[in-house]
Amino acid sequence: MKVTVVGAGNVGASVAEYCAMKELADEVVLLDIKEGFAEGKAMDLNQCATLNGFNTKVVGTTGDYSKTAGSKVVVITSGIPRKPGMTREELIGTNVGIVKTVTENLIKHSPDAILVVISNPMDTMTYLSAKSSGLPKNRVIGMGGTLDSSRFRYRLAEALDCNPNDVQGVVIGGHGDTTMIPLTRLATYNSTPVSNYLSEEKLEEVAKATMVGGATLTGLLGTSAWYAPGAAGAAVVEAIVRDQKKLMSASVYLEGEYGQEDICVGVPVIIGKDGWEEVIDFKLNDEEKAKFEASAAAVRKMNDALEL
Ligand SMILES: NC(=O)C1=CN([C@@H]2O[C@H](COP(=O)(O)OP(=O)(O)OC[C@H]3O[C@@H](n4cnc5c(N)ncnc54)[C@H](O)[C@@H]3O)[C@@H](O)[C@H]2O)C=CC1
Ligand SMILES: O=C([O-])CC(=O)C(=O)O
Repeated sequence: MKVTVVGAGNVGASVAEYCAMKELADEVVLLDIKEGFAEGKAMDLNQCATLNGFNTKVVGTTGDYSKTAGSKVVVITSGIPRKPGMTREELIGTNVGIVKTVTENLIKHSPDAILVVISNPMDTMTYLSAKSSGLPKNRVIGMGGTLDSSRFRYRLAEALDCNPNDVQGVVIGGHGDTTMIPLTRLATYNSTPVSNYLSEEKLEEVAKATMVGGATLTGLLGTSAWYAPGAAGAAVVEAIVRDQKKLMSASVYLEGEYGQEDICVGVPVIIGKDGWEEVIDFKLNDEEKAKFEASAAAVRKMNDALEL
């Protein structure tokens, strides 16, 4: 079984590394446009096999899509990342052309693949991939909420001074600094509401830190993050290839769910071998519903920039 990752940069190489480490496929193909770059990353990763004890072969290619043929999952990370002070939305001008072309090339060679879109602005790029691939809606998944939820759990664990794995929390809405919605009311620590332990002010602080999680890292690193984005991308791949039926937050094409139509935006879904299988209704309260509506409106405005 083959998994392809397009873009062998920071995020793509990290997705490929986690996929190999977890042996999620027999073969991981890394494709980039920069001459020799994907080949180099693949060789470097293959030289980790005996050190890290995996038997997944990584293949690098400069733009040869025939090597991606027959992939079960393809992950799109190609495109420019933001620099400090920028928003993800500012990347649209460059990334729209890249994501559209890459999607079309991938589908030609892997018509049965499930697409996982990571390039930013992610919700709009997912919508673009869904439209330009013509794939059934369940086979296009935008990865943002899985990362945002892991950052939310990290921030909650930091505030609670506990093991992050004992904390549950989900972020829905757009994958943007102002559009994310950390669902504080529903977050739990070992099955008890986090509000039992943290004040309203502290929870507000946690939510704010979660929303600007990507911007904070971009400020520190000079480019955007890759370890957690790569791990989150690989977690989505794992849910598919291992048919985990896992509840994850992901940007998917909505047809009435959460009151939205003809848009890709982050909602809780079950992910398994067929892609996203079902949207789960979290029964938002009025305040959360209003936030979700505003978030979707902002994503929709960005989608208006697409020429479809
Ligand atoms: N959805 C999410 O949660 C996250 C999204 N991102 C986004 O992922 C994207 C990639 O970020 P990084 O890996 O840090 O950037 P990067 O610059 O390290 O890597 C991007 C790679 O894409 C390649 N590329 C450009 N055009 C291509 C094409 N037409 N075909 C194949 N490859 C092409 C470049 O040569 C480069 O190697 C950015 O748009 C970034 O904003 C990053 C982190 C999290
Ligand atoms: O912050 C960025 O631009 C990259 C990204 O989407 C993230 O790390 O959440």
